Parts: sequence; C-alpha cells; structure tokens
Amino acid sequence: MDQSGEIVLVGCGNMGFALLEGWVARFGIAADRIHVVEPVEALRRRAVAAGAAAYADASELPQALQPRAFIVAVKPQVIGSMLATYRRFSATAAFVSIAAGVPIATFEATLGAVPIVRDMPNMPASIGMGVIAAFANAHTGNVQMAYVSDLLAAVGNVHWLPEEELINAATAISGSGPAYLFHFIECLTEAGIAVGLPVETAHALAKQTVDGASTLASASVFSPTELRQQVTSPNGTTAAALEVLMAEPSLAALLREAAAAAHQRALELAVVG
Ligand SMILES: NC(=O)c1ccc[n+]([C@@H]2O[C@H](COP(=O)([O-])OP(=O)(O)OC[C@H]3O[C@@H](n4cnc5c(N)ncnc54)[C@H](O)[C@@H]3O)[C@@H](O)[C@H]2O)c1
Ligand code: PRO
Repeated sequence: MDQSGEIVLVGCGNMGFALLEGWVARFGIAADRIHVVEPVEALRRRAVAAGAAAYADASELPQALQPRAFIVAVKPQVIGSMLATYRRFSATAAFVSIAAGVPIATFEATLGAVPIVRDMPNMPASIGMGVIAAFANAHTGNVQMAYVSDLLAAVGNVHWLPEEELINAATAISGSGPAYLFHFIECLTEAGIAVGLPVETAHALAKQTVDGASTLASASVFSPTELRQQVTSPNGTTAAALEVLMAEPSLAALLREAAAAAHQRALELAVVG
C-alpha cells in the first residue's frame, strides 16, 4: 500500500472526523499529513488533538501543498459555494466526495475533467468497520484509483458500483443504516424497560445483543434467515414476538418505506448540491 503524499479534508464534522480517526489509526499516514479545513473552532481543536493540521479557511492552507487526495466532507448544500476555491488542487489530487446525493457532474462542472470519486461511507469507518460504496469517473487513472481504493479500504469494506446512480441506493442502506441500527437499540432498550428491566440493564442487554447477533451473522456459515430460525422455538417466546414484527405494518415493510424515503431524499439533494 502506498501511503505517501498528503490529504486535504474539507469539513471535519461527524463523518469527516470518523474518516480522519480511521485513517490515522489504519492507513499508516502520519496524521500531520492530513490537512483539515473546518470553520468550527472546537472541531479544529478535535482534529488537531488527533494529530492533523487544521485551518479555519482554505486561504490558510500551505501554498506549496500538492495533495494526492482531496476529501469533500461538507454538507451537500455547501459544496456549490466552496468548490472553486480548491480548483488548484486538481493538478495533483483525486477529488473524493462523500456528500449524499451530489452527483459527479456537479464537481466536473466546476473542476473540469479531473479524477473524481463519489463514495458513501458510514460512521463505523472510525473504527475500521465502515461500509463504503464508491464510483469513480472516467478521468480517474489506475494509479489514482489504486490510491483512493487503499484509502477507502483502510476504514472498511469497499464496494465499487457499476453505476453512479446506485450510490443513492447505497446511501439509503449502508450510509444511513447505522442510524437505523442505533434507533433499533434505542427501541429495544425502551422495550426492555417496559417489561421491567432496570434502565442500565435494558440498555446493556439491547446493545450487547445487537453486537453479538451482528458478529454472529458475519461469522456464521448460516444465513440470517437460518440463524433467525435457530433462535425461534415452535410456540416459544421468539415466535410470539416475530408474529408481531411480521404482521402488517411489518418491520420489513417499514424498512422498505424508510429506505425509499432516504433514496428519494438523496435524489433531491442532487439538486441543492
Ligand atoms: N454522518 C454520516 O454518517 C455520513 C455518512 C456518509 C456521508 N455523509 C456525508 O458527509 C457530509 C458531512 O456530513 P456530517 O454528518 O459529517 O455533517 P457535519 O455537519 O457533522 O460536518 C460538516 C462539517 O463541514 C463544516 N463546514 C461547513 N462549511 C464548510 C466550508 N466551507 N469549508 C470547510 N468545512 C465546512 C461544518 O462546520 C461541519 O463541521 C455530508 O455531505 C453527508 O451527506 C455523512
Ligand atoms: N448521513 C447523511 C444524511 O443523513 C448521508 C448518510 C448518512 O444525509
């Protein structure tokens, strides 16, 4: 893996910082070779505490900087107003955007025919367990592609998609997915409290159950369906619960609706970016 060169990371909020943490721990890059542009002082301090160099504004970046990767981790609504400032980096850098919805065409309109990778990571990237869906434009050469691949693979499992549009679908599943699981833990905790468990115990049981079940689903030779069946004794407690979860409106139907709403929102964000 070639970790030489420097990275500019614009926006070091929730996801930008998750990537920074992941890269510092797993990409083998010296943290001070990651240059963060972030207007919020507290977030700059957090980036500096992680070892990165941080600047309030693009104008403070070192003039001689020739980054290999330029990461766009601001909200989709900010991209239109900030891109032109960074055009000079297109001479050396592959542009990598994690912004939901914003198409590669938006970047090309300002930057021209330069390497642009649009990807959708998720929050577990901070611990090296991210899922990253990615698509590269036609101007991304083999060397840049290999570098960006390594960069993304350092923080999780990378899935290169055959069409850019599929990034919006991935956003609805793996990009937003951690929030669905966190909400599931919240709901299971509340359900535990409702059947009489102390709050702390309910929270620990819910969190550890999701953790154990998800690790088992990854490690097992059995499919999730087979594992579910193994937990479910005929006429037992799980069957009683699943009857509720599978009756209309079923959990499956709710999740389909939720993912469709996320997908639709990603399509809408294409317009504002
Ligand atoms: N949060 C996630 O789980 C997640 C997952 C995948 C992709 N994304 C994408 O990542 C991007 C950032 O999302 P987030 O959740 O980290 O949001 P966030 O608000 O936590 O972070 C965005 C950061 O950008 C900074 N910023 C605003 N204007 C700026 C500018 N001109 N220059 C530099 N920095 C600027 C803000 O101060 C903020 O800290 C979004 O486009 C989102 O779609 C987020
Ligand atoms: N967070 C971003 C959003 O909610 C994109 C996926 C996760 O828009």
